[in-house]
Amino acid sequence: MISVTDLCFSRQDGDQVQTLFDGFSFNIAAQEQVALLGDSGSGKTTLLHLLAGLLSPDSGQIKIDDALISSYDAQQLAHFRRKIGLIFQHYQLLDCLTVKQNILFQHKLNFPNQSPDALDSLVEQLGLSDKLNKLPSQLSGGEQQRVGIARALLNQPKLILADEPTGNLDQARSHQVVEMLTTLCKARQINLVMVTHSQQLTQYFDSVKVLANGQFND
Ligand SMILES: Nc1ncnc2c1ncn2[C@@H]1O[C@H](COP(=O)(O)OP(=O)(O)OP(=O)(O)O)[C@@H](O)[C@H]1O
Repeated sequence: MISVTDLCFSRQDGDQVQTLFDGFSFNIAAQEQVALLGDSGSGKTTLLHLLAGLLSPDSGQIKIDDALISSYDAQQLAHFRRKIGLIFQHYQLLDCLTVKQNILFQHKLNFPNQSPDALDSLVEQLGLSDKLNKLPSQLSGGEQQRVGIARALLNQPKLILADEPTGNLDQARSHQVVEMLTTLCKARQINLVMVTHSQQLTQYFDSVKVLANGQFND
């Protein structure tokens, strides 16, 4: 569940101050899957970064489940981020590591004493079983993004934030990746917020929110 109240956020743009959000409030229900649309520059990525605790609001409250992250300090935010999954357009895989090592990397950092029970079934569901020993550069774009999804899901997050994860993929691969992502999140009861520019991909989501002038136009 995401609850945002009176969010205000501005950033310095040269000599000027650019106000992106000025009293923005919304709720996203537990397990809801939301497609986030909006014109270029409307603030979609900024909003994801605020929800991920990568940026701090000037004022207002951001609550993710029971965590009031807008009041967290840097250490609390670092701890909080272990509980969410982030997926990016540029897959952000480490090229010197194999697919398996990439999937396990964050899990090892977050949970050094736990073995990742879900690994085998997850890679099978994502069609990656025969790719585990390859390097990311040996995979197609769609396969690389599935590695990013496996990496995000392995930590069993309550929330996944995905920023245009299909931006580099053709239409067929985009549909395949988003269908997999939404199906896996639904089965695991994970809140999903995904930025996309594609109206067609919104069919896989429970709701669509369009960001314009610092508010949702829905
Ligand atoms: N690091 C930064 N420093 C200063 N301004 C920034 C920074 N990042 C983004 N902006 C500005 O903030 C505004 C919102 O950017 P943001 O990336 O959130 O938009 P977006 O809706 O995700 O756009 P797109 O669809 O093009 O990715 C834009 O005007 C952008 O120029």
